[in-house]
Amino acid sequence: TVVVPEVGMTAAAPTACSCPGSLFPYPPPRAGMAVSRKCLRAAQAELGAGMLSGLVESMRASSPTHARAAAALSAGVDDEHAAWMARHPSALGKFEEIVAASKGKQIVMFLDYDGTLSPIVDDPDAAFMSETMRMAVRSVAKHFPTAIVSGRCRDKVFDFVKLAELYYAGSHGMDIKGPAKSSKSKFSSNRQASSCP
Ligand SMILES: O=P(O)(O)OC[C@H]1O[C@H](O[C@H]2O[C@H](CO)[C@@H](O)[C@H](O)[C@H]2O)[C@H](O)[C@@H](O)[C@@H]1O
Repeated sequence: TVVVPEVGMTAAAPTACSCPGSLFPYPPPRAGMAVSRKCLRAAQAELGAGMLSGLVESMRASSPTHARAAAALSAGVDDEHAAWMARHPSALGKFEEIVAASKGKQIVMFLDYDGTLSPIVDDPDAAFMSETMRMAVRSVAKHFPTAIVSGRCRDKVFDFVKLAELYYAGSHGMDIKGPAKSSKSKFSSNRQASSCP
C-alpha cells in the first residue's frame, strides 16, 4: 500500500520527536539501522541470496494490489484501475531503487495489516497471514524497528501476527505497545499497559 512517486523518489529524513515518553526512541538506535550493502549482505547471509529474493518475489506475488492489478489487466475490463495502478506502482516493483535511495538513511518500518500482511477475506476473524509473510516480517524486524499500524484492536492484530519483537499500534494509533524487553528485538522499549475493550 506504499505509494511511490514515479519521479524524485526520496526517503523521508527523521525529524526530532517532541513527545515526551514516545515509544519510538529518538534518535533511533543506530546499529544496523542504515540501509547499506552491509545490511543487505547480513540479510543475505541470514536467509541466503536465493531465499531473500524468493521472499521479495513471494511478497510481490501475494500483494493484494499486485493480484488485483494482474486480474484487472488480464481481464482487460478495468482500464481506469489499471491506469491508477500505473500511476501508483507497488513499492515492491521499485525495490532496488528504494534500497539505493535509502542508503545511509535511518529506516523505521510501518506496516498495515489487513490487505497488506494478510489477504482481504470475507470473515475479518479469518484474515490470517501466511508463515512466509511472518518470516519476512520477523527478518525485517531484526534490522529495523518495525511497527504494525491497524484500525483493529491491538490484541487482535497481535493474535494474528504473533511476533513479540514488533511495535503494535491498534485502534488507529490510539493504543500503542512496544516490543517486550525479553523479546529478540534490539529495539525493545518499555511496554505500555493497555488492553482491548
Ligand atoms: O488498518 P487495517 O489493519 O488495514 O484494518 C482496517 C480494517 O481491517 C479489517 O477489515 C478489512 O479486512 C477484513 C478481513 O480481510 C475484511 O473482511 C473487511 O471487508 C475489510 O474492511 C477489520 O475487520 C477492521 O476492523 C479494520 O478497521
